[in-house]
Amino acid sequence: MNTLASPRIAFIGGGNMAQALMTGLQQRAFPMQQITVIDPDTGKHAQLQSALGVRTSQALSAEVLDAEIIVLAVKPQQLKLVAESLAPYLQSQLIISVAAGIRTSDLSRWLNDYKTLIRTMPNTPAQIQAGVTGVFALPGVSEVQRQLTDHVLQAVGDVVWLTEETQLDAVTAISGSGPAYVFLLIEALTDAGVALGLDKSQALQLSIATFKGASLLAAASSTPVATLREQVTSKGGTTEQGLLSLNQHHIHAIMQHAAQQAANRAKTLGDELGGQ
Ligand SMILES: NC(=O)C1=CN([C@@H]2O[C@H](COP(=O)(O)OP(=O)(O)OC[C@H]3O[C@@H](n4cnc5c(N)ncnc54)[C@H](OP(=O)(O)O)[C@@H]3O)[C@@H](O)[C@H]2O)C=CC1
Ligand SMILES: O=C(O)[C@@H]1CCC=N1
Repeated sequence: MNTLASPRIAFIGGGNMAQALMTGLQQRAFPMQQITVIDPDTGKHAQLQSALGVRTSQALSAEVLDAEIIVLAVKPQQLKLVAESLAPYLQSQLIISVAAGIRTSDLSRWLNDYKTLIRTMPNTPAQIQAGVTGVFALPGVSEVQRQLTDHVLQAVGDVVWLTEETQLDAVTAISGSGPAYVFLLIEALTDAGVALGLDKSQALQLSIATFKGASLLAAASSTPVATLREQVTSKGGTTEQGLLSLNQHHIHAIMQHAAQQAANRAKTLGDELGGQ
């Protein structure tokens, strides 16, 4: 089997983000029997096996960790313990962490100074191949391993390689957490539609279609986003009034503050958990 096309992957942690990545890979016809999920919660195993066609294991072992890639997909608070139990099994596997905040220097130390390490920040739209992942690699990662990572992550969306690890906290605040901001805005626009007399289902359909259409247009068009906004805003029309209200309520400051708070939390997670 071609290793670049279908590496063996071990996911440690089979929760939301791991499932989003695996669902995205499944949709791209990735050979799912190449994937093993290690998660102590055996209640999840049957569903992971039947829905995704992956193998499952309750615990780490040399057999399940005999893989080209090991993805660390546990919560940041669980990572130190997991990394320390993983360290004795490491030979040449590429470690990819998706954990928010945790720096490669700390993770590497917990892994007994292992340097074949990539830190990423994906997002859940990966499950429909519409994800975006920020990636930072340590110098110890080979060119072939970088290509392998790029290949796997490209299968579930866009990939942005970073030269500074600190940029990952910003990526976390923008695109890692970002889908939740967008879902909240969809909920808010839907509620506004209901307040104006629409059925909930109609308001939801209109809101989702609007976010989808505007995002697709912004992605497909070479026209600047600000110009696309102006093209909706007829002089003396309706949009002008809606935008006026959003600006009077400081929409830019609201988004900036939200992203800053998320980035601060990523840094705090790194400081507090990394110091262990
Ligand atoms: N959700 C998201 O949108 C994103 C999440 N991330 C990152 O992904 C990571 C996982 O987040 P998320 O998927 O949301 O969290 P979840 O809690 O959904 O998933 C974590 C999984 O790991 C399991 N787990 C706990 N301890 C161990 C262990 N010792 N060995 C193996 N598995 C274990 C948990 O089981 P149990 O529930 O029983 O504890 C759970 O199934 C985090 O570090 C987060 O920062 C990154 C980008 C986006
Ligand atoms: O909320 C979190 O901490 C994770 C990281 C980015 C998205 N979810």
